[in-house]
Amino acid sequence: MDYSAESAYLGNAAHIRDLFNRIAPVYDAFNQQLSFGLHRIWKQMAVDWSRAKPGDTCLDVCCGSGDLALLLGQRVGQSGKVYGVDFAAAQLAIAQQRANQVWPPLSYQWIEADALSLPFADAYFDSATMGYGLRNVVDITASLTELRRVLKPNATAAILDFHRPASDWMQQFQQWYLSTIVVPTAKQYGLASEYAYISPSLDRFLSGAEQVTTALQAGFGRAVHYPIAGGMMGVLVATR
Ligand SMILES: C[S@@+](CC[C@H](N)C(=O)[O-])C[C@H]1O[C@@H](n2cnc3c(N)ncnc32)[C@H](O)[C@@H]1O
Repeated sequence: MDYSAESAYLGNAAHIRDLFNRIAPVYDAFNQQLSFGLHRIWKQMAVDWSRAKPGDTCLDVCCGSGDLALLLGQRVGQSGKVYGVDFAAAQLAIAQQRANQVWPPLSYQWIEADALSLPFADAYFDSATMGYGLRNVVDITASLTELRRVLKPNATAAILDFHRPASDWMQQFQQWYLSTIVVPTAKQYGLASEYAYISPSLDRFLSGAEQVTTALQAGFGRAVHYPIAGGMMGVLVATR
Protein backbone atom coordinates (compact mmCIF):
# COMPACT_ATOMS: atom_id res chain seq x y z
CA MET A 1 0.00 0.00 0.00
CA ASP A 2 1.29 3.44 -0.88
CA TYR A 3 1.13 5.69 2.15
CA SER A 4 3.35 8.37 0.65
CA ALA A 5 0.61 11.00 0.33
CA GLU A 6 -0.64 10.30 3.84
CA SER A 7 2.89 10.59 5.22
CA ALA A 8 2.43 14.31 4.81
CA TYR A 9 0.54 14.11 8.11
CA LEU A 10 3.54 12.78 9.97
CA GLY A 11 5.72 15.15 11.89
CA ASN A 12 3.57 18.14 10.95
CA ALA A 13 1.53 19.47 13.86
CA ALA A 14 -0.71 21.69 11.70
CA HIS A 15 -1.66 18.74 9.47
CA ILE A 16 -2.31 16.53 12.50
CA ARG A 17 -4.55 19.23 14.04
CA ASP A 18 -6.46 19.70 10.79
CA LEU A 19 -6.87 15.96 10.46
CA PHE A 20 -8.39 15.59 13.93
CA ASN A 21 -10.60 18.64 13.48
CA ARG A 22 -11.90 17.18 10.22
CA ILE A 23 -12.67 13.71 11.56
CA ALA A 24 -14.18 14.90 14.86
CA PRO A 25 -17.86 14.33 13.88
CA VAL A 26 -17.31 10.62 13.16
CA TYR A 27 -14.34 9.87 15.40
CA ASP A 28 -16.22 8.15 18.26
CA ALA A 29 -18.46 6.02 16.07
CA PHE A 30 -15.51 4.98 13.99
CA ASN A 31 -13.37 3.92 16.98
CA GLN A 32 -16.23 1.98 18.44
CA GLN A 33 -16.83 0.09 15.19
CA LEU A 34 -13.16 -0.62 14.45
CA SER A 35 -12.20 -1.86 17.89
CA PHE A 36 -15.48 -3.79 18.40
CA GLY A 37 -15.87 -1.66 21.54
CA LEU A 38 -12.59 -2.97 22.97
CA HIS A 39 -10.97 0.49 23.07
CA ARG A 40 -13.11 1.27 26.12
CA ILE A 41 -11.54 -1.67 27.98
CA TRP A 42 -8.02 -0.57 26.99
CA LYS A 43 -8.80 2.98 28.11
CA GLN A 44 -10.15 1.73 31.44
CA MET A 45 -6.88 -0.19 31.89
CA ALA A 46 -4.94 3.05 31.32
CA VAL A 47 -7.07 4.83 33.93
CA ASP A 48 -6.40 2.00 36.40
CA TRP A 49 -2.65 2.20 35.70
CA SER A 50 -2.68 5.98 36.21
CA ARG A 51 -3.59 5.31 39.88
CA ALA A 52 -6.15 8.13 39.82
CA LYS A 53 -8.31 8.08 42.95
CA PRO A 54 -11.31 9.98 44.39
CA GLY A 55 -10.61 13.65 44.94
CA ASP A 56 -7.62 13.80 42.57
CA THR A 57 -6.85 16.53 40.06
CA CYS A 58 -6.08 14.69 36.82
CA LEU A 59 -4.96 15.52 33.31
CA ASP A 60 -5.82 13.80 30.03
CA VAL A 61 -3.41 15.02 27.33
CA CYS A 62 -4.45 14.73 23.66
CA CYS A 63 -7.94 14.10 25.03
CA GLY A 64 -9.74 14.22 21.67
CA SER A 65 -13.47 13.76 22.20
CA GLY A 66 -12.88 13.00 25.86
CA ASP A 67 -13.08 9.21 26.33
CA LEU A 68 -10.23 8.91 28.82
CA ALA A 69 -11.05 12.17 30.58
CA LEU A 70 -14.65 11.04 31.10
CA LEU A 71 -13.41 7.75 32.57
CA LEU A 72 -11.01 9.67 34.82
CA GLY A 73 -13.98 11.78 35.96
CA GLN A 74 -15.83 8.66 37.09
CA ARG A 75 -12.73 7.66 39.05
CA VAL A 76 -12.06 11.00 40.81
CA GLY A 77 -15.76 11.68 41.50
CA GLN A 78 -17.38 14.95 42.51
CA SER A 79 -14.53 15.92 44.84
CA GLY A 80 -11.99 15.66 42.01
CA LYS A 81 -11.31 17.59 38.83
CA VAL A 82 -10.27 16.52 35.32
CA TYR A 83 -8.59 18.71 32.72
CA GLY A 84 -8.68 17.59 29.07
CA VAL A 85 -6.12 19.18 26.74
CA ASP A 86 -6.09 18.95 22.95
CA PHE A 87 -5.12 21.29 20.12
CA ALA A 88 -8.11 20.34 17.92
CA ALA A 89 -11.03 22.61 18.85
CA ALA A 90 -13.62 20.43 17.10
CA GLN A 91 -12.64 17.44 19.26
CA LEU A 92 -12.86 19.55 22.42
CA ALA A 93 -16.36 20.76 21.46
CA ILE A 94 -17.52 17.14 21.35
CA ALA A 95 -15.80 16.36 24.66
CA GLN A 96 -17.61 19.33 26.22
CA GLN A 97 -21.00 18.14 24.88
CA ARG A 98 -20.39 14.67 26.26
CA ALA A 99 -19.31 16.00 29.66
CA ASN A 100 -22.46 18.15 29.84
CA GLN A 101 -24.53 14.97 29.68
CA VAL A 102 -22.80 13.35 32.68
CA TRP A 103 -25.09 13.05 35.69
CA PRO A 104 -24.44 13.83 38.48
CA PRO A 105 -22.24 16.58 37.04
CA LEU A 106 -18.50 16.21 37.47
CA SER A 107 -15.82 18.84 37.25
CA TYR A 108 -14.27 18.91 33.78
CA GLN A 109 -12.31 21.62 32.07
CA TRP A 110 -11.42 21.47 28.36
CA ILE A 111 -8.40 23.44 27.23
CA GLU A 112 -7.16 24.07 23.71
CA ALA A 113 -3.39 23.77 24.00
CA ASP A 114 -0.34 21.94 22.71
CA ALA A 115 0.90 18.84 24.52
CA LEU A 116 4.42 20.24 24.09
CA SER A 117 3.59 23.37 26.08
CA LEU A 118 1.02 22.60 28.76
CA PRO A 119 -0.57 25.68 30.39
CA PHE A 120 -0.17 24.42 33.97
CA ALA A 121 2.18 25.05 36.87
CA ASP A 122 4.86 22.50 37.77
CA ALA A 123 3.70 19.55 39.91
CA TYR A 124 -0.02 20.38 39.51
CA PHE A 125 -1.54 16.94 38.83
CA ASP A 126 -2.05 13.79 40.89
CA SER A 127 -2.10 11.60 37.77
CA ALA A 128 -2.42 11.75 34.00
CA THR A 129 -3.44 9.77 30.96
CA MET A 130 -2.77 10.08 27.25
CA GLY A 131 -4.54 7.95 24.65
CA TYR A 132 -3.28 7.57 21.08
CA GLY A 133 -1.50 10.91 21.35
CA LEU A 134 2.18 10.13 21.90
CA ARG A 135 2.47 8.60 18.40
CA ASN A 136 1.13 11.85 16.94
CA VAL A 137 3.21 14.50 18.69
CA VAL A 138 6.14 15.86 16.70
CA ASP A 139 8.61 15.51 19.59
CA ILE A 140 8.00 12.54 21.89
CA THR A 141 10.81 13.38 24.34
CA ALA A 142 9.60 16.97 24.68
CA SER A 143 6.04 15.77 25.23
CA LEU A 144 7.09 13.33 27.98
CA THR A 145 9.31 15.99 29.59
CA GLU A 146 6.34 18.38 29.66
CA LEU A 147 4.02 15.71 31.06
CA ARG A 148 6.51 14.90 33.81
CA ARG A 149 6.83 18.60 34.66
CA VAL A 150 3.14 18.99 35.48
CA LEU A 151 2.92 15.80 37.59
CA LYS A 152 3.46 15.83 41.34
CA PRO A 153 6.41 13.82 42.65
CA ASN A 154 5.50 10.11 42.66
CA ALA A 155 2.46 10.74 40.43
CA THR A 156 1.89 8.43 37.45
CA ALA A 157 1.05 8.91 33.79
CA ALA A 158 -0.49 6.04 31.81
CA ILE A 159 0.02 6.41 28.07
CA LEU A 160 -1.98 4.15 25.74
CA ASP A 161 -1.14 3.78 22.08
CA PHE A 162 -0.80 1.40 19.17
CA HIS A 163 2.26 -0.81 19.29
CA ARG A 164 4.04 -3.13 16.86
CA PRO A 165 3.62 -6.66 18.29
CA ALA A 166 6.75 -8.72 18.96
CA SER A 167 5.62 -11.84 17.11
CA ASP A 168 5.81 -11.96 13.29
CA TRP A 169 2.35 -13.37 12.85
CA MET A 170 0.75 -10.75 15.12
CA GLN A 171 2.60 -8.08 13.13
CA GLN A 172 1.17 -9.54 9.94
CA PHE A 173 -2.27 -9.66 11.51
CA GLN A 174 -1.95 -6.00 12.57
CA GLN A 175 -0.83 -4.98 9.08
CA TRP A 176 -3.74 -6.91 7.57
CA TYR A 177 -6.18 -5.34 10.06
CA LEU A 178 -4.99 -1.80 9.30
CA SER A 179 -4.94 -2.17 5.52
CA THR A 180 -7.94 -4.49 5.04
CA ILE A 181 -10.32 -3.40 7.79
CA VAL A 182 -9.39 0.10 8.98
CA VAL A 183 -8.71 1.87 5.70
CA PRO A 184 -11.69 0.36 3.76
CA THR A 185 -14.01 1.09 6.71
CA ALA A 186 -12.68 4.64 6.82
CA LYS A 187 -13.45 4.87 3.11
CA GLN A 188 -17.13 4.32 3.91
CA TYR A 189 -16.93 7.43 6.09
CA GLY A 190 -15.05 9.28 3.33
CA LEU A 191 -11.90 9.19 5.45
CA ALA A 192 -9.61 6.66 3.72
CA SER A 193 -6.59 8.92 3.40
CA GLU A 194 -7.06 10.27 6.93
CA TYR A 195 -6.81 6.79 8.44
CA ALA A 196 -4.11 5.49 6.11
CA TYR A 197 -1.68 7.51 8.23
CA ILE A 198 -1.93 5.05 11.17
CA SER A 199 0.40 2.45 9.67
CA PRO A 200 3.26 4.82 8.76
CA SER A 201 2.87 6.61 12.08
CA LEU A 202 3.32 3.24 13.75
CA ASP A 203 6.43 2.51 11.68
CA ARG A 204 8.12 5.62 13.02
CA PHE A 205 6.81 5.13 16.58
CA LEU A 206 9.01 3.82 19.42
CA SER A 207 8.98 0.20 20.59
CA GLY A 208 7.90 -0.43 24.18
CA ALA A 209 11.54 -0.66 25.31
CA GLU A 210 12.36 2.62 23.52
CA GLN A 211 9.35 4.29 25.15
CA VAL A 212 10.69 3.24 28.56
CA THR A 213 14.17 4.59 27.76
CA THR A 214 12.70 7.86 26.47
CA ALA A 215 10.50 8.29 29.55
CA LEU A 216 13.52 7.82 31.82
CA GLN A 217 15.51 10.31 29.70
CA ALA A 218 12.59 12.73 30.05
CA GLY A 219 13.08 12.59 33.82
CA PHE A 220 10.57 10.00 35.01
CA GLY A 221 11.93 7.95 37.92
CA ARG A 222 10.29 4.68 36.87
CA ALA A 223 8.77 3.47 33.63
CA VAL A 224 7.28 0.18 32.44
CA HIS A 225 5.63 -0.66 29.12
CA TYR A 226 2.79 -3.18 29.16
CA PRO A 227 1.81 -4.73 25.82
CA ILE A 228 -1.95 -5.43 25.63
CA ALA A 229 -4.32 -6.77 22.96
CA GLY A 230 -1.80 -9.35 21.80
CA GLY A 231 0.88 -6.66 21.68
CA MET A 232 -1.05 -4.56 19.13
CA MET A 233 -1.53 -1.90 21.80
CA GLY A 234 0.61 -0.90 24.75
CA VAL A 235 0.46 1.22 27.87
CA LEU A 236 3.55 3.10 29.03
CA VAL A 237 3.24 3.62 32.79
CA ALA A 238 5.69 6.30 33.94
CA THR A 239 6.03 7.62 37.47
CA ARG A 240 7.70 10.91 38.32
C1 LIG B 1 -6.02 9.60 17.99
S1 LIG B 1 -6.66 10.98 18.84
C2 LIG B 1 -6.94 10.33 20.45
C3 LIG B 1 -8.04 11.00 21.20
C4 LIG B 1 -8.40 10.37 22.55
N1 LIG B 1 -7.29 10.48 23.48
C5 LIG B 1 -8.81 8.94 22.40
O1 LIG B 1 -8.09 8.06 22.89
O2 LIG B 1 -9.86 8.68 21.79
C6 LIG B 1 -5.24 11.96 19.07
C7 LIG B 1 -5.54 13.35 19.58
O3 LIG B 1 -4.31 13.99 19.88
C8 LIG B 1 -4.41 15.35 19.54
N2 LIG B 1 -3.05 15.87 19.40
C9 LIG B 1 -2.06 15.42 18.60
N3 LIG B 1 -0.94 16.13 18.78
C10 LIG B 1 -1.23 17.06 19.73
C11 LIG B 1 -0.47 18.09 20.37
N4 LIG B 1 0.79 18.32 20.04
N5 LIG B 1 -1.07 18.84 21.30
C12 LIG B 1 -2.38 18.64 21.64
N6 LIG B 1 -3.15 17.68 21.07
C13 LIG B 1 -2.57 16.90 20.13
C14 LIG B 1 -5.23 15.35 18.28
O4 LIG B 1 -5.85 16.60 18.04
C15 LIG B 1 -6.25 14.25 18.58
O5 LIG B 1 -7.44 14.75 19.14
